Amino acid sequence: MPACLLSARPPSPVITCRVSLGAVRNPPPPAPPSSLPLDPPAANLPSLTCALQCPHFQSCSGCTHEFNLHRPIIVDEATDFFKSIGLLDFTFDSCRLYGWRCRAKLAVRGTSTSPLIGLYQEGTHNVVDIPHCKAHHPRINAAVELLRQGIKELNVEPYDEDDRTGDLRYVQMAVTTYNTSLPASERYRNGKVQITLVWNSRNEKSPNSDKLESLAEFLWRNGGSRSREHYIHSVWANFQTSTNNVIFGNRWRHLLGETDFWENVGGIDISLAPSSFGQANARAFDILLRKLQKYVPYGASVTDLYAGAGVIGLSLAAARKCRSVKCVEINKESQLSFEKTVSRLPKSVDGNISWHNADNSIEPLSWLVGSDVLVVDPPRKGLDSSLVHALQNIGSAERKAKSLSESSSSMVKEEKRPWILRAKEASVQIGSKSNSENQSLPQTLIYISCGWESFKEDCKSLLSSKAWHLEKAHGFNFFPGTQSIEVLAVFKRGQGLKKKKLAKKKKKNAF
Ligand SMILES: C[S@@+](CC[C@H](N)C(=O)[O-])C[C@H]1O[C@@H](n2cnc3c(N)ncnc32)[C@H](O)[C@@H]1O
Repeated sequence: MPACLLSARPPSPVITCRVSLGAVRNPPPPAPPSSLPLDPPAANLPSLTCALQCPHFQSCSGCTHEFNLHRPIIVDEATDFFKSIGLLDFTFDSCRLYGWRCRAKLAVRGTSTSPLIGLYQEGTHNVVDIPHCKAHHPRINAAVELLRQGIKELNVEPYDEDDRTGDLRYVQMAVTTYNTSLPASERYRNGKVQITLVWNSRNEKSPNSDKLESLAEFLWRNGGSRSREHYIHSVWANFQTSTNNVIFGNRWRHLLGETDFWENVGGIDISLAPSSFGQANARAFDILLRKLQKYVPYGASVTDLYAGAGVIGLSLAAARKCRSVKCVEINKESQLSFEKTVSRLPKSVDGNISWHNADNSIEPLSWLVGSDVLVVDPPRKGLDSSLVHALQNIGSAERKAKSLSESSSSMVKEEKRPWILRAKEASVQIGSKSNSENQSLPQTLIYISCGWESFKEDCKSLLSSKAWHLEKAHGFNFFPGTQSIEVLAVFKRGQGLKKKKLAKKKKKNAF
């Protein structure tokens, strides 16, 4: 994953501003906060009560907007865009406004006596400390302070990008808010943090690995299961020596604490290893999933592209009793999380479920054969152009596939059919194999987007092909303090009744 993810804003002039934490030497380990900042009541939110009021706003690149957190300005633009293409009922759900970020990747720079743990300043590689970040779940802030203390006490050297020296390059903090031994109302604020230390060495046998072990033990001693306040879930290491901007290397090691990290979203328990993609705003994602489920008919066959650990597909398998769910993901590290999540699905889920480690931009149609519903959740840059092209031409592809199967039946060699070749790629199959003789292609496309600009382009491309029309669109406040929203858009095949009626009317008026 590119390091530029650590900076949320486009480049702009450098303002040097580093928040210093004061020069207190070895104070006692910080106690985690016991309460979250309160969100204002959801109804009638006046803009000032929805102000960020964060001391890091000027210097940190994470948030771009201080006011009206409950309704980013981009919602107006989105409403206008959807109106312009004939959709008048775009809705927007606001969720938790503070302490919403349950996943953060932070750079570690500075020196062992004065470490900086935070995000890059806009357009630079200067790291800004953000100890009082309002977006972070408070336990992320507490874990960052504990880490800072460990770095100082154990003389851990933060990474130096110019010299490529030092021990600790980045840290990933992920919070699980799912602890069934607590009443539901207390679970969120009592979340526990899975810490991944991105260590500047090839593996655990490198000369600086003693320090890694000591740092992990320090974190566990002060925040683990035997400490006064247990708020660290586990400590992991990732080994990275590359000179490029990629945050993680390929080698992951569990060091201390629990190995399994569970969360509950979309009605199912999901397992997330530190190496697999996880949504930053877990509660907002839950709201989105519950809305999404309503657009999938019971018993449908679903393909989930850009699937990560298959969270969307598996939540549909459980909620809509899907006949089959096929998940496709390029990151092989997500497979284990997928398998663990499957192990906790309710017994009533008995469809064919599979997860494939593949690049879905190569022969994308081959993944769609036999599915009623296609779900796509691409990275911020949007859909791969080969997939857009395939979706634009889905009608003719379907006709071709049907005529091919009618004319050939047993004559066609299996190997020539791409979906049969595909089944041989690295994959996990639960239940019996799906019926590869079903030649139909999806009638419904559900697009989940975290990149508004790329979504608009993809949406226009799909509509201009006349292969799809837009039926519904919803926005979600996934990233309060920024101008990003998550969009859930439901497309159906063909031009739609409204467009057809309009075309007929125009034709009639022409005579
Ligand atoms: C926004 S995440 C969504 C993950 C998942 N749907 C979830 O909500 O947990 C996008 C995912 O697409 C994957 N990805 C990116 N390009 C891909 C490609 N060409 N083929 C398959 N997966 C891809 C990334 O590795 C990442 O896991």
